[in-house]
Amino acid sequence: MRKNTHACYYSDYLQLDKLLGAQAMESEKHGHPAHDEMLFIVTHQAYELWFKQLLHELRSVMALMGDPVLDDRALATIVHRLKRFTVIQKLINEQISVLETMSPQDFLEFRDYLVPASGFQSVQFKELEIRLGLRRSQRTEADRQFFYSRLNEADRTYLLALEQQETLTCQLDRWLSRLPLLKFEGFAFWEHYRRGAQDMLDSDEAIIRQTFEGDSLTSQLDELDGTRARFQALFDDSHYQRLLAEGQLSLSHDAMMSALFINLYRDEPLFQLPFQLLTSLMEIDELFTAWRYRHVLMVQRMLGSKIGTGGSSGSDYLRRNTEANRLFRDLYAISTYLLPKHALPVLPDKVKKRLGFSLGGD
Ligand code: HEM
Ligand SMILES: N[C@@H](CC(=O)c1ccccc1NC=O)C(=O)O
Repeated sequence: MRKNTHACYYSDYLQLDKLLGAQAMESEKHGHPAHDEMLFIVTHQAYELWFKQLLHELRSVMALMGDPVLDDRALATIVHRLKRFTVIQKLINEQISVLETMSPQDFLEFRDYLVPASGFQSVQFKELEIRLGLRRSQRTEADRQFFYSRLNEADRTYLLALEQQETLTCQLDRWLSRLPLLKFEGFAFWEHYRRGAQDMLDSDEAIIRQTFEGDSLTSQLDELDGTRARFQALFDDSHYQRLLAEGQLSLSHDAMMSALFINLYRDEPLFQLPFQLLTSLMEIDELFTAWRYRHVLMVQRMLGSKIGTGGSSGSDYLRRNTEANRLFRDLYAISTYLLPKHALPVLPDKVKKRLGFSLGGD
């Protein structure tokens, strides 16, 4: 590091003149200052600053994930930064409580001045969605329309270009697909696993038959058939491809099998970091979804069934987006395919050795 030659001063370093001079209240401009508009502006600005930090972490993670040979040190950095990402998410989810100290009536003191601005013009929020892997085809019709009609030309062009770039979900798929986990010479892992799965489903069926009768029995057995079919897709590529085409899954078949393998044998030393990576991504999705739900509840409290300043139906629109805009759905699907540890095929010593560390020597 080069020696510091000029005295660094707190407010210059943080450019506080710009930061603290950027709270211009619309209500004041209109000659009717509304006390709570300051809270509204500061809360949104704090969100945008944290979005900036989240994007900083995400871009750096994606620069590392894009490497065709990802070594364990890079993986450790990725996991560390994604962990930080989730801690920030928890913090900003809690910020909603602060804004909720504004009463719905006090909001009305300045709300009309904001039309037609709205949160869906937050480019950083959309950028996070897109980079993480939210596809345009997945968005609700209304979300898709507003995306194009409510943004200015520069923002729209920026986000459209971003949609053409690689996403974290694509990178995850490529990384999982190239892991050499599925090829063990002389060890038919998936054959063993398939038998284990069969035994588990047969045992589930026996329990259902013992416990239920009549219509309940029929509907429980139907549900179980659905689960059997989902297992079938794991072993039958054309079935799997059909689910992909229908949009029920988005991870490629190889990637799904690797992710499953990591989850099944997450105690193996070599899988510690890959397992943490998959877990962090699920947590990111959960925390995003939790924010969306909190936001919907706040919107209901503030607006009842009024339409939004941006022209959407308000809380109904946001509730629909909450379920549509899930990010790593397939990682949750893995839980369908988990078997208890005792039912798993025992890995041959040769494979176990490859998956272990040998700090204590061989
Ligand atoms: C009084 C508090 C708030 C109310 C009543 C509110 C209301 C709304 C409404 C009604 C929408 C739908 C678009 C529209 O028609 O206007 C929306 C979208 C959105 N708001 Fe808020 N909002 C509030 C606070 C916040 C805060 C603090 C943030 C943080 C950045 C935020 C971020 C967003 C985002 C990102 C969207 C787009 C979501 C999507 O399209 O899926 N909102 N908000
Ligand atoms: N859409 C909100 C207004 C609102 O919350 C808002 C307005 C301008 C800039 C950001 C906003 N925050 C989130 O949507 C409403 O309909 O009341």
